[in-house]
Amino acid sequence: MKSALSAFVRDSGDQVAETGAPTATRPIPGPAPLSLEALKDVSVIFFEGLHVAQLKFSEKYGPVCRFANPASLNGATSWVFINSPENIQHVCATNVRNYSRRYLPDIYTYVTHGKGILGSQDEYNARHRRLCSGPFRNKWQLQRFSSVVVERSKRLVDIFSAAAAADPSGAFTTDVATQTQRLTLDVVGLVAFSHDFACVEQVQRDLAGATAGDGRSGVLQDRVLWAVNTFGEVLAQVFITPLPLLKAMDRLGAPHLRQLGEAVSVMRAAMLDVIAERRASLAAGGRGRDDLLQALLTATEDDGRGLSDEELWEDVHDIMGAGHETTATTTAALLYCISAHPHVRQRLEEELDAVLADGEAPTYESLERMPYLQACAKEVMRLYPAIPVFPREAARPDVLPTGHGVAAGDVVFMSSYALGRSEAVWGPDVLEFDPDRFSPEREARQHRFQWLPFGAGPRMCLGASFAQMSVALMAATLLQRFRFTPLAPCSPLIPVGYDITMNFGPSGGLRMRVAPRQRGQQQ
Ligand code: HEM
Repeated sequence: MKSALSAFVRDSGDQVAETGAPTATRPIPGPAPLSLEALKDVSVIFFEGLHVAQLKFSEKYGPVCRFANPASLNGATSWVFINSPENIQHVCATNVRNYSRRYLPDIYTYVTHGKGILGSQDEYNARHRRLCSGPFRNKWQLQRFSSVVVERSKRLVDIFSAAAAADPSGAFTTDVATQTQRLTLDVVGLVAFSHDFACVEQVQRDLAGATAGDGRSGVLQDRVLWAVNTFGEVLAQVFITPLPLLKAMDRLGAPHLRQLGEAVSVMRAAMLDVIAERRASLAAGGRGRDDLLQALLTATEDDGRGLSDEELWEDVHDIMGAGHETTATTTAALLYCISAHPHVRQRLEEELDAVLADGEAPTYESLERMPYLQACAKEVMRLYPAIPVFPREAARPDVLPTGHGVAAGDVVFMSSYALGRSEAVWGPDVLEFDPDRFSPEREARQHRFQWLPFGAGPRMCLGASFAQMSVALMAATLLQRFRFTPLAPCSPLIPVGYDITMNFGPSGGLRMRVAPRQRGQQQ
């Protein structure tokens, strides 16, 4: 039977099939090593980001281009940028064995010691994925998690309703990106280890003009919250800085490595306490919880091996890190795009009102009856994928379907952002927000590897189904009760930037006016 989310997730994951590679070889275009052209091109990466660079490179050189790396920086022979569904299919599915390793920045390997899900490779990664992905694929577990998402979203609705009622105009203005961050951190804490960060409560204080604490109190909730935020912020600042430079900066007093170390030890200590408590409770015959930690504590492989405490905290931490900002920014972008396109909003409100009775909350099952909402979410992720690039390392020489040769040691960059904004793939109206691109008929004509906000292959996002369900449920719960209006001037495209995940530029948010809406309300 098709699950409620089967319409969301495309079959681009975990395939390991090897077929004969094409033999014809063409040189890959790109600037001459150390030339002025190469310098100009590479400066785009530094000034505009890897995601924009990849799009510009594909417009300039075509679907494949190569940058030689004469100094073999980070051990790579060359950087190869590919931007066509056919070549991506080759790398992520057809000849995936040659590209099974994710290329990781120095700092990430340094901080994770090659452990956890995100920072590991090969068998270690495969084993941890096997154990951790279960709860995010299992329908029963997803249904349980969906109640957490809706319960938290309804709490946010209550706080928004109170803020609107308290304002003489009947509406209020807020940074929706910050509020969705709080919502998803609560959800991910509850789903991962039944821990309530109660960040949504901060929304109430925020709208009443109170400031947040610095999070350094002794309370577990505050310590972990401080550590999660510090870890993400500092890592983002130094993500592409080579490690030797960072170590030299550290000796000169730069705070990054020290702050990262402090955040990791706070998270580790807090999580190890939670794990010890949970093991003790289980040993004493306690009932246990329906969360990821519980699933991992009891999960074993065929050989009876389970995860050690160290492995457990690293995996739970990675899932929280990978899951919270990504889901939050996607939801905020979705609310913005829907609100900036009144005809889309009208259709979506009609769908919500037709599927949900007055006061009825959306559920895992009811999402299946909201194809337009699903199409809107997909269209947002085409234009604004929360993680824009997914790189792999080539183990051996290979030939891409376009006939271009890849060398052993090349880093192959694929980008959901560049792919989603490729005119060659989506047509001349590529920058228009048009959810009808994902109508069943039009979607059926698309290449399986042309919409990849969750990456593809054995390192594909393991929370993809959960993430899509969460984004849709949060948006449905909020849009059922409110109309969001972007503040003028409202640009059709959101200016996004990326550190590790998407952000909304220097202004740091997506400010919108929030007003209660009635069922059946016209534009
Ligand atoms: C809209 C939200 C999300 C987006 C757009 C997203 C996207 C991605 C992408 C692009 C990758 C890299 C894939 C690749 O290299 O092929 C990734 C990895 C990952 N994601 Fe997500 N993600 C989201 C939410 C989540 C959630 C909610 C969770 C957990 C519940 C999660 C857990 C992970 C993990 C653990 C990895 C690392 C997998 C590995 O290294 O093997 N993600 N995600």
